[in-house]
Amino acid sequence: MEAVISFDFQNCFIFILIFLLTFLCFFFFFKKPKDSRVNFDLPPSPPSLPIIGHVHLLLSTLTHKSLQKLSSRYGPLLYLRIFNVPIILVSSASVAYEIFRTQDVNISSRGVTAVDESLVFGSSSFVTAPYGDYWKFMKKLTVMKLLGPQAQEQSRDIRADDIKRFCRNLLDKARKKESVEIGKEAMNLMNNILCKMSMGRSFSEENGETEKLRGLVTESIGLMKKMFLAVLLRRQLQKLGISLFKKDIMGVSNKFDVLLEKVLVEHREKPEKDQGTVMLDVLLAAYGDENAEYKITKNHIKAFFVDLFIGATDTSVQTIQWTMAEIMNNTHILERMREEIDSVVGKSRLIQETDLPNLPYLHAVIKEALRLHPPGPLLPREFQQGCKIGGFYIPEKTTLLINAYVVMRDPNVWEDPEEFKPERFLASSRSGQEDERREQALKFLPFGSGRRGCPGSNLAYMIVGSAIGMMVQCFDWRIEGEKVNMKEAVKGTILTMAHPLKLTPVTRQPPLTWI
Ligand code: HEM
Repeated sequence: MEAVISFDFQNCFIFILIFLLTFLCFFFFFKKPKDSRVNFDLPPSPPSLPIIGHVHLLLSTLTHKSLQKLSSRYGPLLYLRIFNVPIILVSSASVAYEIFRTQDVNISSRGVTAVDESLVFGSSSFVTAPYGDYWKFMKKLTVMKLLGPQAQEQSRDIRADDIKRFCRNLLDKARKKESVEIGKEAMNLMNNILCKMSMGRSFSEENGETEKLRGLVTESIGLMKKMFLAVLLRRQLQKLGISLFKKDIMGVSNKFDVLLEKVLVEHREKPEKDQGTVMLDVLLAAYGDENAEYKITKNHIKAFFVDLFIGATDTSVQTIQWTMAEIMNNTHILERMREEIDSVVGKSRLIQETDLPNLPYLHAVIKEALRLHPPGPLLPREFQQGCKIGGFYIPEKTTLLINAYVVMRDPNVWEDPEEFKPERFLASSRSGQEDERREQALKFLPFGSGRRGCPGSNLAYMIVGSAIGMMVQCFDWRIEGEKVNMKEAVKGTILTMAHPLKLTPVTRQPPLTWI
């Protein structure tokens, strides 16, 4: 008898538990968001799967392409849902234009973070900081000092030295008739430049520091999709005490912390004469300034370096790789670039950053590569307040996803959008019309747009411009096969080449005796 009672009690307990769990799941995941009950028209929503909604689309390998298919079928402004979490998907230049023009402040936050205490896009990060006092302070510091004109001038020699080193390395490969993986070479270049510009040092190859840093950046980028999902579901899961992917995220964050703590200690031990010019000095001065508008912490400094390495390296590396790939597939473009460089720079010295303003065609080629292959194809933001877009109502706290990849191939604003035509950027800059330039900026989104747009675009153009300029000026290039395979892949959230670009450099005549 006792056994029967205890059996019934067990069943009853399990039943109550299942009931409670079902109720909680319904409440947190399937209940419609509050605002959708208001009598406003939400944007159209394409068919979705029961319970999970459109989550399968976001988890697909080439998310920007899956979303492109969806928008070409159902329209440029869509209402998607991940369980019951709403997302607004924007896929045309005109809707993106309307949003950036009318809602810039309203969309100047990226939503909650995946894990607050993480150095990787946690609450100390500049990239994920909400639009508020900390972000405003860091933005000012970034634009005026860290990446400002004076800082760029002071760090010019660092970049020139590393471009020369890159060139010598290619010369060595050319002599040995060896091929190079462009992405790997560009990654070394970017890592060296960023380490020296930000910390005044390079990491040592011998004790494996460089490898460790590279590995951490790759690991973080690999985590981006998981982090995006964790961010989307955070408000719901938090109520259940669940923090999605916390272990993975904190694992990388802790490794960054160890590496950066060592950098801070070693920097403090440097003689005073070697301090004062790099980004770390500027950040330490702000940290020690009692009267600063915002009091930053050591964690803010570490998180800023993590932002910098994740935000600046792979994006620039992929731009170098895609640009070279397009040049290899369009030999007439290579010839025109060479003519321009040879006439402006000549054949007796290496191209320099100061030549770049006189090389508009080189600039146009890089812009065209960024248009067709934006390293960050999807731009995530969050609507802070409810608003109206395209006649539809957007509820507050809705995630915004702008498919920059599709906006930059929108046939309504780009002529022959699928073709690689750098000239399109020459025509518009020559017209010099301020309005046209502004409109151009709003449909050309590789660096995002508005106040949360990329503050590193000028630096990126300088590094990518010098690297591509040097490769075109100094070498002929051989590819395996007829054409470069332009198939896409996505690493984390970064758009990359499915088949990494491998080329063999051949020294151009006359020999580069001046390197
Ligand atoms: C070709 C290279 C690069 C590309 C394609 C790129 C692209 C982007 C994009 C798409 C965003 C988001 C913009 C938005 O939401 O509107 C961004 C943000 C950012 N980028 Fe870049 N970036 C590049 C290079 C750099 C460099 C060299 C740096 C710094 C040295 C940098 C630092 C940042 C920072 C700090 C943010 C966050 C800004 C904020 O949230 O206010 N990026 N970048």
